[in-house]
Amino acid sequence: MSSLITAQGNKANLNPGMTPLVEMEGISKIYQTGTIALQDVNLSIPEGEFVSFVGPSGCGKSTIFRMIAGLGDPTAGRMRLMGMEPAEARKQSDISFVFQDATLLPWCKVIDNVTLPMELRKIPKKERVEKAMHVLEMVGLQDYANALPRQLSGGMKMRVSIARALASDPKLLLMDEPFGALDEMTRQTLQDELLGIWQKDKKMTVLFVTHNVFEAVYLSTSIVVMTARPGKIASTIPVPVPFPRDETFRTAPEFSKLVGQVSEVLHH
Ligand SMILES: Nc1ncnc2c1ncn2[C@@H]1O[C@H](COP(=O)(O)OP(=O)(O)OP(=O)(O)O)[C@@H](O)[C@H]1O
Repeated sequence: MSSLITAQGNKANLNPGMTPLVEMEGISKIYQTGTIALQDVNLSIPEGEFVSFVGPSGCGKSTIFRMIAGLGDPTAGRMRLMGMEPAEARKQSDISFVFQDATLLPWCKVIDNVTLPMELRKIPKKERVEKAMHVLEMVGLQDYANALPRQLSGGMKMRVSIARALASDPKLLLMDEPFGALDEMTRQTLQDELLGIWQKDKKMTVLFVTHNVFEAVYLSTSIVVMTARPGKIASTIPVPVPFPRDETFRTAPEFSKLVGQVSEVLHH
């Protein structure tokens, strides 16, 4: 069975005949240890969506993300990114990754952490500094460009990590539990900031792993609910609520209903 996510993001995905950004057909992954992490995953994600993945620990969410990012191949099945072989797509277009841990180099200033990937891609200094300042401004950290990571709070470190990911203008942003280690207030602020950035960018697609069903409902255009290992897709649930979303959505009956719907599939 194919889990087709239909365009919800009410921004760039307005072209219904468009090639999906991510397509997975019959994807399975068996690690060398014999662990069957994924079994027959079929998924089609249009451009411009914000799709969250929820599921029990060990159901293969990170495995899917790593394969999309090119850090490991499926054992079986076919994956296409932007209609191309994944390796080709990765050469032509940027895919950025944000992890739960901000993974900043502690001895490098904020600006140097943000410019480092651009430096590795041999982008001229002037251009990378300009770009870094632009993305730092997007996450509200323009005044901290010369600070060291240890001088920042957890939320600020995560903002730097997001800025670094945005600096390459990714077509696809993979976020693996980025807000998992943050307190609830910071988490909600960053959720709003992320949605603001996603909405401004006409084309960026975000795939987001979270254990938090509330977070998944608040952020997403669709939610992929996975089963326990071996991971399969239990259901894809659309969140047909327009953007921008704000506090009124968090307290709306519709929100509770969607949370209930996802939780029911998750705990079935
Ligand atoms: N490199 C590896 N070698 C062997 N087994 C692995 C490897 N990476 C992951 N696994 C196993 O594959 C399964 C899926 O792992 P994965 O990290 O993708 O799950 P997850 O859904 O992201 O989990 P969590 O929510 O706890 O982060 C787990 O049983 C894990 O132990």
